[in-house]
Amino acid sequence: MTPLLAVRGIDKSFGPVKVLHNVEFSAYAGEVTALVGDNGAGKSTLVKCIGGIYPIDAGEIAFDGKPVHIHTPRDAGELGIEIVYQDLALCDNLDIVQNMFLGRERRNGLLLDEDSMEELAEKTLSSLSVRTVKSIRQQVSSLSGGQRQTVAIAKAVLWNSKVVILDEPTAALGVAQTAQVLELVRRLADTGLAVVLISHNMNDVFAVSDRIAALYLGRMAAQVRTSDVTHAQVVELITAGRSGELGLKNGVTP
Ligand SMILES: Nc1ncnc2c1ncn2[C@@H]1O[C@H](COP(=O)(O)OP(=O)(O)OP(=O)(O)O)[C@@H](O)[C@H]1O
Repeated sequence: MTPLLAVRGIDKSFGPVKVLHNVEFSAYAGEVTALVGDNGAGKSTLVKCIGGIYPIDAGEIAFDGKPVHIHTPRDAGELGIEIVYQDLALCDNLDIVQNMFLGRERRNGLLLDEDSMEELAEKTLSSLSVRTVKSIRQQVSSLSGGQRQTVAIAKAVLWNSKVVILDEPTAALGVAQTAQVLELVRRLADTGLAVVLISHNMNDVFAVSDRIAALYLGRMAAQVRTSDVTHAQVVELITAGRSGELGLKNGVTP
């Protein structure tokens, strides 16, 4: 199967410090790929390279099998790559519709086309089976952490995105809200998107991912199918960069 997004041989340094070393990483349509690694392993840096925030020093990114050049977040957006960052970048003083269309408002002549934005926001939320918000005209400040995460994810998929990268979407959530967001993550993949889930939480990773990519000190230690590994092996990959029992071939389960 050709990956929708394939990163090959990426190097990235900040001044004299090399943070990513020859990193390979793939994400597949219809699947959740968990990107795991200890603090400072390079997960955010890799994602920011894919999202056009940091230029890469070497290597290439292929989208749908073709090499692409991503120099800005706009380039990434045009390909259909959306990143939902941990801070979510939602405006508290605006309502759900306003947040979902922020910076990309629909207009009808000089006026904002509120009806069509409302309709599309509603359609997107219901296509994701999001029923937790009372009204899409509710201010984001009145939403719970899980609902905010949901809105941020819906905002990312509103733009015909094909790859959605979620940075620790459950980090600040309680048990019930975590379950809700994980369900949404699964549904995104089931609709055909390639979903990348950055997570430190092994339970989340095993609950929802099809594949796991483990970064260790800026190198890709392994990319494996979730069904081929145990919690303990993944912890070993995260903390030691290898797992003796896996029998990996160039970091990939044969
Ligand atoms: N803008 C920057 N300038 C210099 N060094 C940076 C910069 N951004 C990240 N780094 C360094 O790169 C390394 C990888 O950081 P990164 O944030 O990508 O890791 P991470 O895996 O996302 O960690 P965490 O789980 O803590 O978010 C760290 O050593 C960090 O200090």
